[in-house]
Amino acid sequence: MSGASSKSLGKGSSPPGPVPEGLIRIYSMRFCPFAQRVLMVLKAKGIRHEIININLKSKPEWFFKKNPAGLVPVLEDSKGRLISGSAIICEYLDEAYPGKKLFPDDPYEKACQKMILESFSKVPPLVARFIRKKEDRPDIIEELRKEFRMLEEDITNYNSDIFVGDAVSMTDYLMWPWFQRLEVLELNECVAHTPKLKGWMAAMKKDPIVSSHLIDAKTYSDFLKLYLQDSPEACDCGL
Ligand SMILES: N[C@@H](CCC(=O)N[C@@H](CSCC(=O)c1ccc([N+](=O)[O-])cc1)C(=O)NCC(=O)O)C(=O)O
Repeated sequence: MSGASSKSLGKGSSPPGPVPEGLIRIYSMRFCPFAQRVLMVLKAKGIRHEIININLKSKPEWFFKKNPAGLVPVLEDSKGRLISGSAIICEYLDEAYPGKKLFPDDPYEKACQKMILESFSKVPPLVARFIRKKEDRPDIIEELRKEFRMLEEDITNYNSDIFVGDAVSMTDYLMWPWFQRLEVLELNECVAHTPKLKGWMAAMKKDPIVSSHLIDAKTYSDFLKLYLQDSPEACDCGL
């Protein structure tokens, strides 16, 4: 039942039991970029966890008790405490667990990383619109180019070390899942005029955690097709 590649639980499934002591549980979906953020942070920090995949096109009734909004990812701990929202979960994990710190300790540097994330925040909805609205694609591509130009400018202005430092940090992990999908969605062209972002993407691909979260282009495009048709088969695509 648990594991990154396990079949999803859907409507009519029995709710999972309590989370065993010393473990945390992530409610996830194999193709979800928000959940991928959390899984990369867990791996980077070496935190023991189990994964329960949720069928987002046929959600289990009990899942709404974990998150009334019905969205993944959700974190649950052995005390039954729940956290939703991928960036909130990632920051919690960074603060609550020892080991490598992914956000900088220095408050100003942390603020700079968060300003970059704020600047990035328009990208996920644009990518979602690109996937959904075939007819508006040229306009969306132009908007994405514009967002990437602004993001590149912010990275330069905030003099952030995320793109030139030797260690991958929180901001890198939080942004990566959408940049990873650019290739599969044939949107790579959008970073052609933003050399810092382009270089960063190439550097990120060499990170062992990033490269352990590969997306097979064919499986992902099969998933998207089924997801857009609201098919209950979408989330288990390729299993
Ligand atoms: N702030 C939240 C957002 C979480 C979120 O939205 N999760 C999606 C799962 S990701 C969905 C996904 O992989 C996808 C695939 C295709 C398309 N598209 O075609 O446009 C869009 C998204 C979801 O649960 N969704 C469940 C639901 O919406 O009921 C956070 O930071 O955690």
